[in-house]
Amino acid sequence: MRYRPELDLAIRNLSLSTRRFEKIGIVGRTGAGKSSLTYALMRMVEPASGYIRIDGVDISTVDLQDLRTQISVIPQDPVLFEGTIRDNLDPAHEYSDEQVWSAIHAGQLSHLLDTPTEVFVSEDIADEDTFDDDDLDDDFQKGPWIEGVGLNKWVDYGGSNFSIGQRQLISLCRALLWRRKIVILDEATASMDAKTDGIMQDVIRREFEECTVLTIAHRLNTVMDSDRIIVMDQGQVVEFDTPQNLLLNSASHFSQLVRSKAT
Ligand SMILES: Nc1ncnc2c1ncn2[C@@H]1O[C@H](COP(=O)(O)OP(=O)(O)OP(=O)(O)O)[C@@H](O)[C@H]1O
Repeated sequence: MRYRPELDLAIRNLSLSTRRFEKIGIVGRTGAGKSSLTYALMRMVEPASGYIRIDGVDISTVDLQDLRTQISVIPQDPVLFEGTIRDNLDPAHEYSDEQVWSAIHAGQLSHLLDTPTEVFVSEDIADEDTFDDDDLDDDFQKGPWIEGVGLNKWVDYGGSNFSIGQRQLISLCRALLWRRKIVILDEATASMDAKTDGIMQDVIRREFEECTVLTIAHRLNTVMDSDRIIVMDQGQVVEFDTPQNLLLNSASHFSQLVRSKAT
């Protein structure tokens, strides 16, 4: 796989298959190709040659929309949109309030929704036909302020009223609600402290038991209890085995990574 015709391959000679519901950790130094692997899976970049299959079906033959509804990604820096928490978790309004709350509780997000965000709602602005730029100052003086809590907790543009760690939690809750068959965590807990990261790993293991989970992590503890670990180096998979087997071999790339993180 390459990003542009004139560039070198970002991933090469890759051949592996994962089992149903397997929990896979993906590690490797910066630029090794970990994220590129997930872009290929989402068909954000098409393979230069070869194929990727999900449940035996070559993904290049699958409608892009259908492909992406099989996969949830919890990215490193999730971007949220302006609206309520509910809108952010369930943009298509496909789920009941009960289901949304259940995902919020499973993702341990509820404590973030207790404190209200003050939201300005202007009656004139809400009615676009009568909205006039010149009225803006007046509107801001007149308009009522409402306080959003719970599902109505307000999310500012880009999610700027939440920290990156909190945005990752919201993104996790979204994935918990959607329950897609493949979940990709791309450094998803990187901005959380080690304790919260540990709690989140438990949530992920328990709640995504019936999903295939691919976890990209710099923090090796995050992937230590994966079923198997992919070690990438310069665009290639150099190791793919259980963490126990990789650690048994002190010369493995994985053991070297563990030693380099410990120093
Ligand atoms: N959008 C892009 N355009 C061109 N080259 C890219 C692009 N994204 C990544 N690359 C290149 O592809 C290679 C693999 O990058 P990738 O981001 O997949 O690595 P990574 O292991 O995820 O790194 P990191 O841990 O820093 O996120 C690198 O050489 C990188 O420079």
